[in-house]
Parts: sequence; structure tokens; C-alpha cells
Amino acid sequence: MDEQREMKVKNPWHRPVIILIIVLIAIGIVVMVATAIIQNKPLHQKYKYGIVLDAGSSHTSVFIYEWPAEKENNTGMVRQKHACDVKGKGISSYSGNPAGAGSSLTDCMAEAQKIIPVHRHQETPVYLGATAGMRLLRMEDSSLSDQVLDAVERSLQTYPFDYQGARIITGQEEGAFGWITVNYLSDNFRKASGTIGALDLGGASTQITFVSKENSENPENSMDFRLYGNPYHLYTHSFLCYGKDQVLKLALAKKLQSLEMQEDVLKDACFHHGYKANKTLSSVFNTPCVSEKLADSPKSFIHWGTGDGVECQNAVRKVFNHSCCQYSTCSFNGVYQPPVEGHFGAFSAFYFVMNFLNLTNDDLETAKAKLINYCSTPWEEIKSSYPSVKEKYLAEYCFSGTYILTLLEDGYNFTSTTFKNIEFIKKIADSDAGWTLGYMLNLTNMIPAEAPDTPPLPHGGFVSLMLVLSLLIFSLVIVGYKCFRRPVVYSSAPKDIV
Ligand SMILES: Nc1ccn([C@@H]2O[C@H](COP(=O)(O)OP(=O)(O)OP(=O)(O)O)[C@@H](O)[C@H]2O)c(=O)n1
Ligand SMILES: [Ca+2]
Repeated sequence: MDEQREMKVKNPWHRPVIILIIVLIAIGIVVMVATAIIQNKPLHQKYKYGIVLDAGSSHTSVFIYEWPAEKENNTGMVRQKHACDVKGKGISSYSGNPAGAGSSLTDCMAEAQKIIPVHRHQETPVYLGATAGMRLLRMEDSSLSDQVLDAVERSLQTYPFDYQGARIITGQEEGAFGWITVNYLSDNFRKASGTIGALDLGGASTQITFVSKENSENPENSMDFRLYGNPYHLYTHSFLCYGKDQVLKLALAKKLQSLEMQEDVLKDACFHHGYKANKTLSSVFNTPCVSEKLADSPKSFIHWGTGDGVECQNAVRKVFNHSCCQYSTCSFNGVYQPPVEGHFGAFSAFYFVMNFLNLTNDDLETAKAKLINYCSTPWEEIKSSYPSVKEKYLAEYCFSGTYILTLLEDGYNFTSTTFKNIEFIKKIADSDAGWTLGYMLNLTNMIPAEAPDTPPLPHGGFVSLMLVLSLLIFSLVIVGYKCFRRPVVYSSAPKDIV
């Protein structure tokens, strides 16, 4: 019978071996990817903590920072976890009762004990930095400022944290650490994309800090840093007495000095029409910022608002002395300042005041016009429009707004064009802008001079790459198998020969 017989001439064990190889490759890939994922998956985050007390002239704030324990040297990792405002005034107001300065901290420090996990307490550093209020107290009486610092030190040592010291920081530190804070939070050091300047306005001093191309004409205004492998040449200056509370005293004192001796009514264009308050002379002259004391004058005066924004501007300009400058350019009071460069973040009272006045998004001309209008609003109307705002704050916003615009324009020499480069900010990435974060980063060596070695790929990228490559290999093996497997050979057998 002629019968075509189909016959495979393949090696009988060929197919199972290839299948076994493919299965082994697949298992190998799965194991490889699984290992990569497990090996590289972020560990359950363990956090470390640090506490910084900002003992400002008007009040004290306690800041708690946290960062992933295993990523101490990665920039951008430290964040503000909590902020607590200490009740009452700043520590310098306790010069008559130093112990009170210590006990004022108890509520906020108790909060810190609750927020930070107990097993981290012992290793959590605590720093207190005091600013312009304490600088002024030290100028008046250094033994009093020492007593206040001793009292806060004794208080802070009673907590289970790692107490690292309480000191009055310098104006340069205040400016530079504020600059570090805003640029750290904006991730500008890692991106190396250029930095922003920092403008800080407190109750008793104000700081301006920015990177300048100019060679500094005064070493006191210059600071050099190397951060993450990049050098930064900073211009910084802190004006003691030019915080908004002290400058108000300065402006009032100038007016009081020009009053006729017998008068006891002080007409003030920076306060609203209808505002009237009895004030003592000592409430104005109780600071080293106001040098000439008034003799032969009534012990109190009536502070009488006339609400004239333009006149207020003229009065505020008088607190800046432009008559002497021994450098190529100055801000005011003979202080060297190169022209402002780049973008700026303006925080603390710059923000509080401009935000209250709703001027944070305006250009300079609009802001001035709106402010003049605000200053001319009668006091009764202001009070009824903002019933929940403390009267003391409310009464001063016309003055403070005028001071801020004058300081920026006449003091620091911002123009209508460069004013647009100022952003009024309170927080960046949920952390307050201020000097405290930069201070802690510096003291805990968390900003290295050189860029730390980091893996070329982030974890997510690494895992994805592994996955894609594995799938590619797998597909290639399948395709290879299909294309190159030995063809099935059919052969026609010769008819049976009988
Ligand atoms: N919501 C707020 C909070 C504060 N202030 C005022 O803003 C000023 C500055 O506050 P702050 O930046 O906290 O100053 P300090 O740090 O206390 O002062 P310094 O930095 O000069 O030591 C103070 O006059 C305060 O009364 C305000 O107008 N509105
Ligand atoms: Ca401050």
C-alpha cells in the first residue's frame, strides 16, 4: 500500500529542553526583579527630630523639625513637623523677672515631648537662638541678658532632650541662616539653579541677604559658603533697631522731639483718622534704639491719628539716613550694599503686614496707592471691618505697610522693576521661612560642603528599568525560540517495495 507517512526526524528530547530553559529564564527574571524590589524598597521610615526655639524680640516660637533617619545628608529632607507659639512676649521682656522667661516655655516644650516619640527624646537636639530683642537688652545691661539666658537654659535642661545651648545669634547669622532656609526648602542647592535672596523683618531688626556678583567692599557684610559642591558669595546685613516695633518708636521719638515743649498732642499721619491713645513717653524712649532722651517734656502724650498716607511716607523716610556713604553704593545709615540682584523671598513681618493689607500680588505703584487709601480709612471703620484682629496690630498696619514699602524702595533701593522680583511668603513646602531651620541644618552638619554620592537612579527608576529590561529579555527569548527553533522536517517515505 502506498501510504505517505509523516515522520518527524527531530531529536526527541529537543523540545522539552528548550521549554525547560525558557521556564528557568522566566524564573530567573522573576527572582531577579523580586530581589531588586525587596532590596531597594524604602524601609519603613524612621524619623529623627530637632528642636529650635526662635527667641525673637516680640515673641518666642518653638519649631520641631523631622527627617528620615537614614537620609541625613540628602538635601531637602528636613521638614517642619510642628510650630508652637509661646504665650506672652519675647524673652527680653522678662528682664525684671528672668525666671518667668524660663517658665514661659513650658507649654510648648510639653507639646514637643508629646509630638516626638519617646525613644527619640534623648537624641533630639534642642537649640535656642535669641535675636534683636536680646541684642538690645545686652546693649542696655549685659548682666540682665545673661540672667535671662541662664533662666531659659535652666528651663530647657529639665526636658529629656539633648540640650545644645541658648545664645544670642549675630545679625549676620540671622540673615545667612534665613537665606539657607529659603533656598534649602526651595531645593535650590541640589538643583544648582540659582538662589533667591532673603528679606526678614522682625520687631527689632531686619535682614537682607542675597548672592552678589560684586566684590564686597566691607568684609562685615560678606559671607562665603560652600554647599553641595557649589560656592556662594553672600551679601548680608542686619539693621538693629529697624524691625517694625523699634522703628515705630524711632519715628515717634523724632516727632516728639520736634514738638513744642508744652504740647502734649502728637499728630501722626501713620495712624488712622479718629485713632486716639494716651501713651507714656517712657513707652517710646525705653530702648537703646532711641538715643536722645527728652528732657522737660510732659510724661505722657496723646497719640492722635490723622491718616494721611503721603505724609506718613515723608515721615517714615526720615528714619533713613542717606547723607553719608563711604562705599560705591549704600542702602542707608552709611551701610554698604551692592545693587539688589535676582529674586527675593520676604517673610515674617514682611509677609504678615503685606498679607493683611492684601498687597502681596501688587506692583509697587499699585501697592503704594492702595496703602494711601487704606491709611485714609477712619479708625472706627477699620475696627468694625476687622473685629477679630487685635487692636494693637490693627492700629499699626498703616505705619507698618508704609515702613515696608519705604524700606524696600528708599532703604534697599528696589525699583518698580526689581520690586516685582519680591515674593512675600510665609511658608515654603509647609515649613516656615525664617532663620531657625538653616541654624539647625548648620549645627547638625546636615548641609555638606560637597555633594553627597547618590545612586545614579532613584529607587523607582531603578525598579522600572529592571522590569522593562527583564520583559525585553523574556520577549527576545520567546521570539528567538519561535524564529530559530529547528523546523519540523517532513519526509515522504518511498512506497513500500514489495
Ligand atoms: N500675625 C502677626 C504676627 C506678628 N506681627 C508683628 O510682626 C512683628 C514681627 O514679628 P516677628 O517676625 O515674629 O518678630 P520677632 O522675631 O519677634 O523679632 P526679631 O526678629 O526682631 O527679634 C511684630 O511686631 C509682631 O507684632 C503681626 O503684625 N502680625
Ligand atoms: Ca525674627
